[in-house]
Formats: sequence, C-alpha cells, structure tokens
Amino acid sequence: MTTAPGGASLLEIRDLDVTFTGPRRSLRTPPTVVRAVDGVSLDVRAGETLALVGESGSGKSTVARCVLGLVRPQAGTIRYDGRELGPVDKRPPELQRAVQMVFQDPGSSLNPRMSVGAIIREAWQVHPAVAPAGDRREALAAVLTDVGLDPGVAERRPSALSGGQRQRVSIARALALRPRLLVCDEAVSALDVSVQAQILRLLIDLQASHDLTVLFITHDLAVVRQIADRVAVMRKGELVELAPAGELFTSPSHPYTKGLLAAAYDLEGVEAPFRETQEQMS
Ligand SMILES: Nc1ncnc2c1ncn2[C@@H]1O[C@H](COP(=O)(O)OP(=O)(O)OP(=O)(O)O)[C@@H](O)[C@H]1O
Repeated sequence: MTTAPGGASLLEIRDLDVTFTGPRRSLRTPPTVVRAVDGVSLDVRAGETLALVGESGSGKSTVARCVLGLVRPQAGTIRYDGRELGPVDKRPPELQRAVQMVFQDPGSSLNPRMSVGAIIREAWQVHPAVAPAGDRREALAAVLTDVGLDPGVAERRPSALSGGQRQRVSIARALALRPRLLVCDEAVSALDVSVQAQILRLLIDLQASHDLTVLFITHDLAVVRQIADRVAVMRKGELVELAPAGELFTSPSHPYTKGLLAAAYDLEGVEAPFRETQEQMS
C-alpha cells in the first residue's frame, strides 16, 4: 500500500448508467432488463490504489469495462486526465495505451499458441512507438525482469508456466505499453493465497516504481486490506460507500459494508466485530 495520495483525479466517472437487455423468454414476455450500473460517480486519484468491492453481480466489472471502453454506458461520462474516454476503438492511441487491464484468468486471456515473448511483442505491434523495433529484445527482457520473471520465459508458452507466473506475464503485457492507469479485475482471485500475496506485493512495488494508478476490482476484502488506499463499495449497481481503507475497515458507515465485513471475518474464522450488525440486517 502506498501512502494515501491526496492528489488530483486521474480518472473521473460521473453519473454512469449501464443497462443490459437480455433475450425474451417468449414473444409475449418483455425482455429482461438488468440495471448493472446505476448513477455511479467516482474519482480515482493519481498514484492511488482504489479498490472497487461488492458482491457478485453488484456491477464492479461493468464499471471496469466502461473504463476500458468495452461497454458503452447509456448515460454518464468517464474522463482520464481531463479527456473523455469513449469506446476503445474510438480512442486515440495514447489513451488506448494509457489505460491497461489485468484480467482474472491469465489461462484464458493469454493466447496458448503464442510464446510469452510473442504475446508481449504483439502489444508493441499495435503501439510501435512505445518500443522501437531495434530495441525490442532489451525491452522484452526489461519488462519480464520488472515483473520478477527470468527473461528466458520469453521462449515458453503460457501453458508451461505456473498460475502465478502466468499472471506476471499478464501484468508484463499491460506494463509493456507503459500505462498510467492499471485496471485489475479480480487479478488475484484465481490464485492460491501465498501466490496472491506475491502478486499483490509485485503490484504494490510496480505502482511505486512505474508511477501507476490502480483501479482494483475484487470481492475479497482480505485482498483489499493488503493493497487499497481507498475503497468504493457497490451494491446492486449503486455506489454505497467510499472511504479510506483504514476507515472503512474500522468504522464502516453503510449497513451493507458492515455486512460484507462481517461475512468476510466469518469466512476467515476470525471473530466478527460487526456480526451484530449482520444479524440485525438478516
Ligand atoms: N453482457 C451482459 N449482458 C447481460 N447482463 C450482463 C452483462 N454483463 C453483466 N451483466 C449483468 O450485470 C450485472 C452486473 O454484473 P457485473 O459482472 O458488472 O458484476 P460484478 O460485481 O463484477 O460481479 P462478478 O464479480 O460476479 O463479475 C449482473 O446482474 C450481470 O448478470
């Protein structure tokens, strides 16, 4: 965790609405409509790690996908460094590059037929100015070293690596484009707890060494505790609480946050300081 930066906003999300329309079950029934994101406004400050938490289905990934330009909101705006972020294919190259994502499952997000080196070089084919052609061998070794991998893994395929190593490759691929904002969607959720801790440590170190701002999506409060400067809590598409991490864990203000904390403590077998609240809610 970095010292909580109180700096300017790098990312400004305002009044974001996303509705998904599902298929009709029959000609007589209306299509199902899901309000995935409902009026969310949120700032991510330069240099901080903001964790976006909430139960499954609360809308966290949809917010992340809007930031990446993969989902088009029905309403609202997203600005990066003061510039409006549209759909990914309409973004100028420098904005596409500046906002990168690390997904949950590197097993499916890394092409199994490509070597690690080819996966990373592919990013530079799209954005050649980041690593001029003559320098790519050194740049590849440097980015792999940055994420704690031996440059020799460039020759190997993702399937020959462990889950933790694969996630390091995903981080290297994002880092290769020198982003300022890294969106991590459940980036450590598929990993064993000990490997999780190593990847979180890596992200914390990279944030400091590469001057990154991180939007970290997770349902896991134990992870939040390790990495977040501030925490935003979503419930049923709405933002219900936003607080510095220390404050949220010691004195959550929203009953839903209290319930989430109580449930997390229960799962870990630790006495739940907020269990009473949870019982009152049920
Ligand atoms: N492409 C889609 N089409 C239809 N509904 C969707 C789509 N993507 C998400 N949803 C619905 O929107 C709601 C929010 O989903 P979202 O994935 O953003 O939540 P989440 O908090 O990230 O949950 P999880 O951690 O399970 O991914 C859910 O009800 C989900 O089923």
